[in-house]
Amino acid sequence: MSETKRPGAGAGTRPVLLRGVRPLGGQPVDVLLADGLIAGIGSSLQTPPDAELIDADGAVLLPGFVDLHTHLREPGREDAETIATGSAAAALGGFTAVHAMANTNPVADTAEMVEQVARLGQRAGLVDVRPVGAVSKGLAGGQLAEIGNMARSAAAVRVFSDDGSCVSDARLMRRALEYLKPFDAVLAQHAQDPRLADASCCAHEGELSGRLGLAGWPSVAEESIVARDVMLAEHTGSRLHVCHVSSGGTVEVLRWAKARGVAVTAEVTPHHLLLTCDLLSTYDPVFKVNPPLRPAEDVEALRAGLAEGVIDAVATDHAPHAAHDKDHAFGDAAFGMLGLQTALGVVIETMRVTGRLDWAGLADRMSVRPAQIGRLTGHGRPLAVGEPANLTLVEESSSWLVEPAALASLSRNTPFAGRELPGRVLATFLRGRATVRDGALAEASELAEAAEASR
Ligand SMILES: NC(=O)N[C@@H](CC(=O)O)C(=O)O
Ligand SMILES: [Zn+2]
Ligand SMILES: [Zn+2]
Repeated sequence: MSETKRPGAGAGTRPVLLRGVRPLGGQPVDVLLADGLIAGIGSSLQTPPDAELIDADGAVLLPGFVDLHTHLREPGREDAETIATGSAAAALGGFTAVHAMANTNPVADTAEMVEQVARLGQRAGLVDVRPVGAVSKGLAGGQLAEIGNMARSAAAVRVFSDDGSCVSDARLMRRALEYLKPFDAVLAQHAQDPRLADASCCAHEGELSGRLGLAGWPSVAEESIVARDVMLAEHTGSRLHVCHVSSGGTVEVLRWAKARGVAVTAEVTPHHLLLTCDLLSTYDPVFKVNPPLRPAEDVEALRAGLAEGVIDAVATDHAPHAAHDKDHAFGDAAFGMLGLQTALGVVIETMRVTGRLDWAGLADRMSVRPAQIGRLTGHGRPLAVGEPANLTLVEESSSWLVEPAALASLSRNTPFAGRELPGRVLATFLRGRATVRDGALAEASELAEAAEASR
């Protein structure tokens, strides 16, 4: 079920000739996709007679994005999202692979559960859905989940996380790191010391949280867990990944740990790169998220950390919530925001337009490094002949208006509603097959046919 075990995938789909694309924003060339692979790159390619021609007119060709952190809500909360609707949002956002977080109901803490998620992902056929396995049974933080069984299962889990909860017990954290090491897996930590920031804490702790009367979530609740965890990762020699870094202090700890040679990686969300805690003065629950939005100094440190590479990746933490969970007074609303369809636009706005990353840098943080962290061999590959055609095509010069009702997600909780975002995803290709074309999902019938052909 891992994408590497599907040699026939992509075969049987019609070849595609992308005319005049700019790989990583470079000079325009033609790119031929056939049999699931990049079959040719050049200026006067032989076009197979049955090839579909896409006039790309200078659009930027990038490796398909890989999300390390997606909540697809199935099973259990299909009122908020399903694997199919979340996959559609992902493809429209330029993603070709997502990691589905384990905090579903039931929790993804057994081999059977992760295999079911992978199967549903394959059935949707829009992106490679890689299940994340829970670290602890039921995310309860008490006993280890079936880490070995999930890693050895057909789903070949390589990312384990109790996301939504922190693995706060140091002894359990150490055991988990030791246990997943032989599988070359990584522990993705939701860093929140529950003694310093409990479930009622919903606003960055500072002058503003006091004034608004919202319970404070101090940065040190994140920083102290990351500091502890990098020492445990060093001690065990295991891989640690830090989810949704929100504070400048965490960036400092990561820089120090990486300089020491600790096997630690980290992600930042688009919303933490763009939004600040000042938005909470509206009391609009759409801005309630875990960890909370922070002041402008932190946003600046996160952008700098991502540009420097101390933060390795952008991950969406796409967290759909139905209106009946989200539309409450701020203190009572669910934590989380949508992210898949807006991620690219926000990253362009915060990192490209500001000159902090070029297209190769953006591809590195949104595709190459996340694929490496998740040990996904078929994604985040160079744009070269013979590589899997997992690609996205972006029109750099156009922008689009974020309208919640127009998003593919079943939920509407985007904090970017009414914003104009730069960069439009024109097309996304999964093993050479268009999942998105002309900025819209490819026809369902066509997708089913192609999925059938590639089985
Ligand atoms: N980020 C959030 O605010 N919410 C996430 C859980 C999480 O990522 O911690 C969710 O599952 O809704
Ligand atoms: Zn989390
Ligand atoms: Zn999450």
